[in-house]
This record gives sequence, C-alpha cells and structure tokens, in this order.
Amino acid sequence: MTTTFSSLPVVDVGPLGDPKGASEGQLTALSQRLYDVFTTTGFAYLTNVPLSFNHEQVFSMSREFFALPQEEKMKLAKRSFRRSHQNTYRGYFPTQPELASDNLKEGFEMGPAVPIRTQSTTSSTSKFNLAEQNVWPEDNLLPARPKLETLYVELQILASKLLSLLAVSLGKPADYFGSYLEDSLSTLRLLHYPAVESVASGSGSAGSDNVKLSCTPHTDSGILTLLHQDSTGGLEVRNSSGEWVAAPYIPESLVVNIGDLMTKVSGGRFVATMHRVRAPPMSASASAVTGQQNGESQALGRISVPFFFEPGENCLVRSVDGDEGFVLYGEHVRAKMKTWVEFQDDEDN
Ligand SMILES: O=C(O)CCC(=O)C(=O)O
Ligand SMILES: [Fe+2]
Repeated sequence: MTTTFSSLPVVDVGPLGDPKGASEGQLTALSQRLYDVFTTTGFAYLTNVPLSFNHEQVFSMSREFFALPQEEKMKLAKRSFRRSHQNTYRGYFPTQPELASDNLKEGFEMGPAVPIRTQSTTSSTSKFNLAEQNVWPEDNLLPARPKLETLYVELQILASKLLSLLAVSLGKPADYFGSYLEDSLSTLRLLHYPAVESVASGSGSAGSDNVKLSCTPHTDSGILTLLHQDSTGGLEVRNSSGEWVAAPYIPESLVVNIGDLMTKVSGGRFVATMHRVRAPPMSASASAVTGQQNGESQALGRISVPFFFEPGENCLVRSVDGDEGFVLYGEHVRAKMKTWVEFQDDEDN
C-alpha cells in the first residue's frame, strides 16, 4: 500500500559502484532499504549511481537528438506515424497536440544494440515487433549515438543489480530474476516536453488538481523504471491520500519507481505509484533544446530520460508467492500498448 508520504525518500546506492565490490552488510542494508521504500512510496531518488555520465552529459545527448531537424526525426518515426516505415516499437514519436494535448511530448526510444535472436512466441498476430533493431539518424547526424548505447548498457546493469537486491528482499536468491535478463527488451526513452504557452511559471501548488499536464496520471506498466529528469521540475507522485507530491530535481540523482508487473511479481508488496508531469512553462530555461541563442537561454521545455527495465518477450513473469499464474512478458506489453498514446492509430494492435 502507498502511504501518506510528503516527499520521496533518498537511497544512496554508492556501494553498488564500489570497484572493490560492496560488502555483505552494505548489500543487506540496501536490500532492506529498497524493500522499505518500494512497499511504501514505490518511488525514490537514487544517489551516487554507478554511471559514467553525469546529468549534463546525459541531457546534452538528448538535446542533440531533439535539436535535429523535424524531417530527420520523422525519418525515424514508428510505423504508426509513417506507414511506409518498418520500425514499430523503436524509433521516434512526434507530439500529438490534437490527440493528446495533456500528453504533449516527443520521444525517441531505443532497445538493446545487440540483436535479439530468440524467436518470439507472442508475435504471430501482432503488428508490433518488440525485438526489432534500433533505428538511428543517417551519417554523423547524431554523434551522441555511441554514448547513448553505453548509457543503455550501464542502466541495464544498474537495473539488474537493483533486481538482485529486490529478489533478496523478497526472500529469494540474488539471481532469482536472472531469466528476466535473457533477451531483455529494456527501453531507453528520450523525452522532450515542449514548453506550453498558457502555463505561467510557478503557477499552482504541487497539490493542485487543476493544472495543465504534459503527461497524464499513470502507473508504469513494467518492472522497474530509472529516470533522469532535468531541473525544470514538474514530476508529481500521488500518495495514499490522493495528494500530488512534487518530486523536484535533485542534482545527479535518478528517480526509481516500480511498475505494475513488479507489483504482481512481488505478490502485491511493492507499489506501482501513480505519477504525472506538469506542463513546463515558457519561462522554464533548464532544458533549452537548441541551447544558447544570442546569449540567452531559450525556453523550450523539459527533458527527461526514463529507462524501462523490460524482461524478454518469452519471459514467464509470475508472483514470488507462486499463487497467481503467470504472464508472458510479450503478451503483457502488447496488451498495454493498446492504451499508450504514442502507439495509437486506426488499426488494431
Ligand atoms: O518525464 C518524467 O519525468 C516521467 C515520465 C514518465 O512517467 C514515463 O515516461 O513513464
Ligand atoms: Fe511513468
């Protein structure tokens, strides 16, 4: 159950990056701490994360992508946006102001760089190929590509370390989630929320319900999300009293949260907490996509970079209590996609 928290807890995961390896005592303490936060808030900040890129580097990789001319981004559009394209799951999605003005975001999604070889058992009737290869801009239009690929690998390693700790916290061996790593489909998503004209800077309190949103209230559908957010702010998390609690920027931290499927896996112990993102005001200057112009920072919105840890398509996902049957991850994600705005078009999934 979510609790009536009024701020998100901070978890120092420094020991995970210790080159000498974390001690047994440190791992036990971290495992217990993660259990505590995921059974109460379902959300936390992670500090001292073992990644080679700092925030400025991550956000500049992302800005590099969004600063590409729209026609270059549209060359990478998923098939729901460009019928002639082959890519269905990876690639670019543009903003959809008509379909979803309260979900105003453009994004670029990448999966593993190494091709997935295992044949899917869930794809025969679906038009989505979850195991498809990444798409990238031509030539040297995106020099950040190798860094993004490295970031992906490092986030996958961090997620797998966190999963080991969670397994132990649930009374299972540290390698209990090993099968989730096989042909894992994890997604690194670059998101840009354009600034919205009608939003005054600093308007409305975090608790207010009457606010303009750029990402509607939702729970994440999968296992675990690791989020880089820039200093614009706007992420809010709902507590058990229904209040929206601000999750402001903490320099160099990642936000971590539990997805719906992990709630099932944990036998209902871990909570997938509802969250939303407020529309960035025009005066937000943290994440100018095109950078400095005439010496002034351009107010172009918010950048965030969620990494969704996803098992392989054929992974059997079941409760640690062994009492609820199982779901194939591929089936789970295909069912969820029908509800996501960036996969909507006029055909069935
Ligand atoms: O941009 C954010 O801070 C959150 C994004 C998010 O919740 C999502 O993509 O699932
Ligand atoms: Fe989310």
